[in-house]
Amino acid sequence: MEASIEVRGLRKRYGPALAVDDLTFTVRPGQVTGFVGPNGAGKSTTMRMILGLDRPDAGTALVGGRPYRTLRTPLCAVGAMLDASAVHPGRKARDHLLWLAHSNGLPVRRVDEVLAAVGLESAARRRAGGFSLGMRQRLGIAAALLGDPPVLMFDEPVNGLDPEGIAWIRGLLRSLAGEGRAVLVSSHLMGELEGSADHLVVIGRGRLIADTGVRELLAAASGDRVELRTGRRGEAMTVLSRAGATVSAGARDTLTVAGLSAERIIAALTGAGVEFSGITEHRATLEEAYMELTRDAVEHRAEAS
Ligand SMILES: Nc1ncnc2c1ncn2[C@@H]1O[C@H](COP(=O)(O)OP(=O)(O)OP(=O)(O)O)[C@@H](O)[C@H]1O
Repeated sequence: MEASIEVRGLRKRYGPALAVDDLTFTVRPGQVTGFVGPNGAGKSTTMRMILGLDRPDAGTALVGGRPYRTLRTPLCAVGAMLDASAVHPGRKARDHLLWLAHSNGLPVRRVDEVLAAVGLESAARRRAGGFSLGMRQRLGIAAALLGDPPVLMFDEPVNGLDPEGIAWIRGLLRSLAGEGRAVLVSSHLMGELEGSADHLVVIGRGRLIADTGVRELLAAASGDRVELRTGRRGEAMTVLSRAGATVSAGARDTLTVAGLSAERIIAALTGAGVEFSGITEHRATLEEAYMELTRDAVEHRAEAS
């Protein structure tokens, strides 16, 4: 089966509110696609429609080229963790997975494999009700992996986790994509996806704001800005402006230079005998890129209201 999710013109209304509004995007194999937007943007609603848990008012969502409801062995086509607390608290971890495996015709062997994959072997015979949030997330992920599916979806998997848990999930997402799977992971905090997402689908109020590669987004947000320090800021600004750069003064003795490469800045300042240090090419963080990306949408909303 093809490892992909295709969402086309998806729309969902709850009463007067449009939760998802004409949404179109594709989740490709071999990539972690971050699904980002503020609380209430429509991420969970979209994921529920992909899994056939909610019926769209318009549009289609296909998993591996087929609607979820037509999949013969859904757990082998797409694994999902939408809500880590959706496990009966009285049920032991291994029994929960055994029941899932049995009802989907999967071998017992898979249960022990996924318990090992998420590091829950030693807690396998403990009741889920006594699990920490991090352990519940791991159990939810184990259930998603049970059918060895080519497509995976996780709704806010790192929400509330400690740094160790976040690092573990990041590594897992990367390795799942590295195996060629299509991975969709939602978050309302862009920074959470730093280091794990290859691609981003950004939504706001149910509508698509951006569908972009992380590398392209960061390159665009970083611009060609270079930062440096000099005790002779006035002279440096004159020299660099003459060389065609746009220069702005930052805190203390720093300058931000746009429009000239680091090599040409070094040549210009050295040629003019202006001393400088700490020259670095500016790299935007994902959070900064996100702010820039959503600024237009926010301004547009402010104007409209
Ligand atoms: N079952 C429902 N009945 C009524 N309104 C709903 C229902 N589910 C979602 N909504 C509304 O649809 C909008 C989108 O909600 P959704 O949960 O999909 O957003 P989200 O991006 O996942 O947010 P969060 O990050 O808070 O989980 C919200 O305004 C929400 O109140």
